[in-house]
Amino acid sequence: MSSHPYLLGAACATPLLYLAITKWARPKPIPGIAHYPITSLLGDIPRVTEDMRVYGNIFDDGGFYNAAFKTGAPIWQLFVGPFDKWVGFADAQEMEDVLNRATRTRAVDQSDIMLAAFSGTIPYGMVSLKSDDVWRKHRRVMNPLVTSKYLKSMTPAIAESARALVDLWKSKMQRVKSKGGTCFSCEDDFRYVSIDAITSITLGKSLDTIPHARSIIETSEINVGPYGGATFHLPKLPLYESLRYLFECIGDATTLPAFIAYIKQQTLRYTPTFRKHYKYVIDHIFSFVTEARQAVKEARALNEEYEAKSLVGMVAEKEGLPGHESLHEWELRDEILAYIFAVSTCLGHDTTAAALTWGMKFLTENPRVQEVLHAELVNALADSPESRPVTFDEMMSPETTPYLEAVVSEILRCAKVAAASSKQTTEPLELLGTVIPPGTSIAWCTHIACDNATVDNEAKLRALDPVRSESSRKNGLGGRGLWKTPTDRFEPERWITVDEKTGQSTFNPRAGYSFPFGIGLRSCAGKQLAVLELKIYIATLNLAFFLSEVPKELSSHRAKIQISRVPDQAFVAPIEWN
Ligand code: HEM
Repeated sequence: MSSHPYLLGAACATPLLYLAITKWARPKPIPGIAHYPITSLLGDIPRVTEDMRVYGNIFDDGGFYNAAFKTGAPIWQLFVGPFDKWVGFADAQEMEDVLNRATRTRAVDQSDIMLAAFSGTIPYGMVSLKSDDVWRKHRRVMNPLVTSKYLKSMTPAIAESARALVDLWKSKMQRVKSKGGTCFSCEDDFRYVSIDAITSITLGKSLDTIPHARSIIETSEINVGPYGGATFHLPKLPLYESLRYLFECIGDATTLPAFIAYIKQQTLRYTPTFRKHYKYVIDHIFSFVTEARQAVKEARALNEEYEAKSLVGMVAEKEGLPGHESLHEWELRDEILAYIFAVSTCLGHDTTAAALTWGMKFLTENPRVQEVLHAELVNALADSPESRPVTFDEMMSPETTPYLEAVVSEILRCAKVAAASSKQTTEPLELLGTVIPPGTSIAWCTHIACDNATVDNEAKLRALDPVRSESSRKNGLGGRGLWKTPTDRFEPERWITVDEKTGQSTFNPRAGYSFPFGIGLRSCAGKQLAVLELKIYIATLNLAFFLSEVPKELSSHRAKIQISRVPDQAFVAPIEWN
C-alpha cells in the first residue's frame, strides 16, 4: 500500500524525464540558419540515408541538400544525430572571397573530420594537418613537384602510360567483339593508368599495371552482360591490391562524425591485415627513397649534377643542402603515400581517375565535341600525333589547343569529383550576415554554388549584395561571368570566346564559376599536375578513338562517393577513327 505514491510518482515522472532528455539531446540549431524541421534525435540522418540509397551520395540534383539550397538560402544546416551538426554553404562569390581570406588568417582551418578520416593511414600528410608551421613546411618542400621544370620532366612517363592505355583498349575491344559484346567497363582502367603515372612521378618507376593488364588480357575472365556491356576480371598486382586496401580503409570516414571516424581509423590501423598491406607499401616506397638518396650521394661524390625526375629524387636532391628544409622520415612517408593514393575529397590518383571516368561518359554522349576536339588536335599537333606520345609543350599551349583546355575544364566542372570541401571555423565567422560560431564544421558546397552562379539566378544573387562582405562587394564576380547556358549541360563552348572580327577562338579560364580544386590556402596542391594529366589522357585517347554510343541501360549518371565522386556505371565503346 505504502509504495503506491512512489509508483504513481515514478509513472508520472518517467514520461516527463523522457521528454526532458529528448528535448535536451535534440540537435540544437544555430540561430538564423535554415534547416529542415527537427523531429527526432537523429536529426537529418534519415534524409542522408535515403539520399545515399537513391542517389549514392548527398550532393546530387534531386538530393535533399541540393533541394535545400534551391528552395531556400545559400546557408543551410544539417544535423547528424543529436550532437554533430554541419553548416552547408553554396554561394560562389562569397565563398571565393571568404575562403581566400579566412584560410590565410586561419579563421577557417582544416576540419577535425578530415584529420580524423586520415588519422589511420597518413597522420602526418599535409591533408591531415591544421594550417600551422609544420603544414607550411610540407607545402614548401612538396611544391616544386608542380613547377614547370618537374612537370616537363614527368610528361614523357605520363604520355607513355596514356599510349599503353590505347593499346590495352584496342586489345579489350577485340576480345569484347569476339564475345558478342559492344562495350566494356573502363572504371579500373583509369585507376590503373593514373596509378602508373603517379608511381612514375613520385617514385621514378611506374607500377606498370596497364602493361600487366595488357599481358593477360587475352586469357583473362570476361563477362558480357545482357546489354552487351563487358567486364574484365583481371588479377591485380600485389602492390596495387595493398594500395587499394589502404585507400579503401579511409572509405566513408570523411562523411562520419569526427570522433567515430577517429575510433574507426585507429581500430583499423592495428588490425593484422592493415599492418600487412601498410608494411608492404611502405617498404616499397622506402626502397626508392634509399635508391634516390644513394644516387644523390654518388653524384655529389663525383661532383656531378643530379637530375631529379621524381618526387623522391626531388626531395633527396635537396636534403642536407644549406637553406633547404627536410621532412622527417614519417612525414616524407605520409606525403608520398598521400600523393600515391590520392586522398581527401581530393589528391592524386583516385580523383584523376574519377574525373577521367566521368570524362569518357560526357564525351560518349557528345559525339560532336569529340569531332571538334579531334580536328583541333590533328591540326594543331604536327608529326602524326596519333602514333607518338604527346609532349609537354603541346599540352601547355592554350593558344593552339583552346578546345582541349575547354573540354578538360568542362569535364572537371561537370564531374564534381570533390563535391564539397570540409573546413572548420576557429573564430566567429560572418557569412552573408549570419555569424557562424567557432568550432563549426562547414561543407563548402563548391559545385552546388557554381551550378547556381547563372544569369538566370542573377536577381537572386544580387539580392544578397547588401549582406555580402565589404571585399566581396568591392570585387564583385572578380572578372568572371555568370553561366549563360544551363549548368547541367556538358558544353565545352562555354569556356571559349570567339573574336567576332577574326573568328579566332580563345580559351577563357574565367568564363564562369568552377572550383574543382577548392579555394584558398588549402586548395589542391597537385592542381597543375592533375590538369596536365587530364590533358594528356584526353588528347591521347581522342587522337586514337571515337567513343561510340553505349546502350542507355549502361549509361546511368548515378554517382557513388568513394572519397571522390565516381560514376556507378562507366562503359565505353572505343572505335578507331577512319
Ligand atoms: C582531378 C584531379 C584532382 C582534383 C579534382 C583535386 C581536388 C582537390 C580538392 C577539392 C582538394 C581540397 C581543397 C580544399 O579542401 O579546399 C584537394 C587537396 C589536395 N590535393 Fe588535389 N585534386 C586532384 C588531383 C591531385 C593530384 C594529382 C595531387 C598530387 C599528386 C593532389 C594533391 C592534393 C593535396 C596534397 C591536397 C591537400 C592540400 C592541403 O591539405 O593543404 N591532388 N584536391
